[in-house]
Amino acid sequence: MKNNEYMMKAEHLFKTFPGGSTALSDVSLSILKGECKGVVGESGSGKSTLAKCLTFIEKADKGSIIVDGQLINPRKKASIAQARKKIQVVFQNPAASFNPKLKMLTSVMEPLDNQKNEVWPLDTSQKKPLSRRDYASYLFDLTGLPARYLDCYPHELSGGQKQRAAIARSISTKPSLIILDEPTASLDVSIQGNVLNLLKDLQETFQLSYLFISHDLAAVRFMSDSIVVMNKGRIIDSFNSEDMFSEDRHAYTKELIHVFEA
Ligand SMILES: Nc1ncnc2c1ncn2[C@@H]1O[C@H](COP(=O)(O)OP(=O)(O)OP(=O)(O)O)[C@@H](O)[C@H]1O
Repeated sequence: MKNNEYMMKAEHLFKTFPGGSTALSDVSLSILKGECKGVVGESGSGKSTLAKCLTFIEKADKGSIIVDGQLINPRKKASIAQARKKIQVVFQNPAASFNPKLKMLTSVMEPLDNQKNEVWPLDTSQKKPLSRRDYASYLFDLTGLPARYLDCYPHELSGGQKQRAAIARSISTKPSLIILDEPTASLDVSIQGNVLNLLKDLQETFQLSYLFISHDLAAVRFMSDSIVVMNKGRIIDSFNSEDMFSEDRHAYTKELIHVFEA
């Protein structure tokens, strides 16, 4: 489900790393509420840098980012904190996203514990707040994980289960936008589809917006309403998913498709 309101609007982003590597060059991109925007491009094209700038992990050298109607000032901690409440990130490697010394319960609840809010279920079906543990069980249930894994350490879960737990953690704060940076790349091919289906279900249930970054053009097409193609730090093509194979595509996009299909 999507409407015509912007969840995020980034304009004219530039980012050059010390040492001269230009990762983003005049990148503008918008994500509608409830939309999944796909980002494709070969290695080094700037996809992860874009994700980091949109989540304020990296600061863009120039450009503006509007989150849910509010212009974010990257120099003000309060402004960034306000944006971060609405945005979560799921990274490629679920093993690296959990502290090996912490049980899953602690890790999954970490973003919420930092916010110190009462815990209400995402679907507001309950009349009173849940206990911390019940909320974590509820999040695990939403992502298809048995609650007993809350008492496990990350190494006791498979890669796919860890990525489900990372997704559970990402929705814990009731974000409006989730940045998915290659969320299935490190997973067995046999379970990639399950995780994509889970993401689609959650998007529909909670009207989430996604920025979905992937090398996997089939996954991007499956997930996304619209797609941008990056090359050398620039967006060089932008289209609705159903037009991926249209003759109008940029030569570089056609080449990416050709390489992917080979
Ligand atoms: N911290 C950094 N310091 C210096 N250069 C960096 C840094 N992070 C990224 N770069 C450079 O910026 C460019 C874009 O990198 P980025 O990781 O955003 O690409 P990517 O499209 O996400 O690649 P991949 O698909 O391999 O993850 C590359 O030239 C990279 O070497």
